[in-house]
Amino acid sequence: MKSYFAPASTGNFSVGFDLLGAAFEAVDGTLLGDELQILGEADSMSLELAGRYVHQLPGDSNDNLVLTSFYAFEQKVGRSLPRLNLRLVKHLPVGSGLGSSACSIVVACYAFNDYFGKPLSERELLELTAVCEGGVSGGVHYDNVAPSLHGGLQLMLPESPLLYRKLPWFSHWQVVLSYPGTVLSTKAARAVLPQQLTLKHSIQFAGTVARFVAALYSEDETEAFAALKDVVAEPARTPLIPELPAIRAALMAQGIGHVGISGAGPTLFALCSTPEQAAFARDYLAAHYEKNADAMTHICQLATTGARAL
Ligand SMILES: Nc1ncnc2c1ncn2[C@@H]1O[C@H](COP(=O)(O)OP(=O)(O)OP(=O)(O)O)[C@@H](O)[C@H]1O
Ligand SMILES: N[C@@H](CCO)C(=O)O
Repeated sequence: MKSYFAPASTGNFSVGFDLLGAAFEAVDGTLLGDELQILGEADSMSLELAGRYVHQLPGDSNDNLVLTSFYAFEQKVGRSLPRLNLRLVKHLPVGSGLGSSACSIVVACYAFNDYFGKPLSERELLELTAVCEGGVSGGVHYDNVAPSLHGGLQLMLPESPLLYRKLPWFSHWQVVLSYPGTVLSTKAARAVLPQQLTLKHSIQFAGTVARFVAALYSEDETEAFAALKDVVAEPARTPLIPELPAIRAALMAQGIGHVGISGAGPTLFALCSTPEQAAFARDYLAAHYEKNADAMTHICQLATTGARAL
């Protein structure tokens, strides 16, 4: 048996709609990501399901992204591949803003590529995961698949042959991720977005993302926090997450640098400079944002490694 893992990710990172994304791991060792096991070869494909969030997956395994990713992988490779017995351990909630669909797609495509002797280049693998993700989320975007595949904080470069670049990160930063236990589909959260930005908004968007990236390279933490504003998605999505303004006010009153929507939501993230702030944010979010038994809140650090064999 071979086992593979890919980490959770926060798309947008507030300031970079569809252009920035970061992979995270829980500091207490809880597995925040999906695991795929290749149990062996068989006459036809089969998929067993397990894990905390297995009940949120489609009832029919044929609709599972792991299997659709297999057929997309086979098509991209361009030859018929042996069928596999697979087991997905679903540690990430679906429709959560934690890059759950991207995570399953990434762990699956990474695993197939590794198992079959790397027929796809790194670039082809990333492109395949983005196309698979675009099929479920209502638009091709790389800001979950790139960090889940490669780890770190990633800036997408759609106009460049590089496709993405890993950005610097403050090593003392911790991020508290809080999932309330309710589902918000990425498709639905993309449907409310403005179809056009005014000139003023376009300049603001370019200005804030450039300011954030420049601050990271300049190691200027104050500037980095000041730049973290979402002028594209948050205004349209706040009605879907009405708790955000009050939670942000409460956490920022404690000196916490930023609170934003993780990906398309409903998960929120709090960016903290000290372990004390992170502990406060965790306790506050667990008490004020968790809504049911599916909810979870974790203190996280940047996951510097992405998809991998376990
Ligand atoms: N293995 C899988 N993991 C997650 N979603 C899956 C999987 N297989 C099928 N799906 C379906 O894909 C869709 C994923 O929805 P969506 O993209 O909104 O979730 P998400 O990835 O958690 O969101 P986000 O990108 O905001 O984190 C759902 O309809 C879900 O049923
Ligand atoms: N950039 C995507 C991320 C989805 O997790 C969005 O905000 O729709």
